Amino acid sequence: MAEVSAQDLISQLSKSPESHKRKEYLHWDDYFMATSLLSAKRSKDPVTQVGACIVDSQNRIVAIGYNGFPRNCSDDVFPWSKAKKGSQEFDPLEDKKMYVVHAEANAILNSNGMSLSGTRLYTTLFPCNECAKLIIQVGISQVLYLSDKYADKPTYRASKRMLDAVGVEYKRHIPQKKTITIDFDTFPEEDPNASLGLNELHL
Ligand SMILES: Nc1ccn([C@H]2C[C@H](O)[C@@H](COP(=O)(O)O)O2)c(=O)n1
Repeated sequence: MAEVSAQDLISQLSKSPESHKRKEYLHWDDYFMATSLLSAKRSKDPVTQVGACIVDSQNRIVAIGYNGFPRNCSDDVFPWSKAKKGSQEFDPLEDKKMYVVHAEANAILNSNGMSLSGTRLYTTLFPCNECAKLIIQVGISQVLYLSDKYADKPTYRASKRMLDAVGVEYKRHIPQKKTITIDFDTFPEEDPNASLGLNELHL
């Protein structure tokens, strides 16, 4: 068996993956957008699930939200459908847009009244005009979004008009990582001591 000098051992150890900074860590913008995407998973909207996350200048998440009905307005009672104009059974009161609180508005409301001045908002869908009003009023200074699928609609054009007028920056987030997998099975199910019965020992 070849002998390994102490010096060799030290240099080998210093080359092991555990001795270096991990390279696959999430960058801030991906991290916050992924947080918004995770939040969107809470939405009951069958068509579009939106998530939003507000972050302060020190990269601390100060609030998150997703689109849903106001508290205590039951998801099983209020409509998740869109009323079709022109159809015989058209009933504007049976349209989700009358009731849904948008993800961005929920995130702002979830901040519990703390100052949002100078914060960044990460949202999976570009904010509408109503949310743009709130964004401006609370002093959010930057909006990062993933999708702008309704860009041609007047409400989204009005939103950009307001954001442009007051200098709130907005930009599409281009993820550095294509996929982020969350697999609960990759984590140990239980405390390793449990299998040894050590948890039952009261020493
Ligand atoms: N920036 C946005 C835009 C829309 N939402 C919500 C409102 C609805 O629940 C849903 C859009 O439904 P669709 O018209 O695609 O059937 O997304 C939001 O939270 N934030």
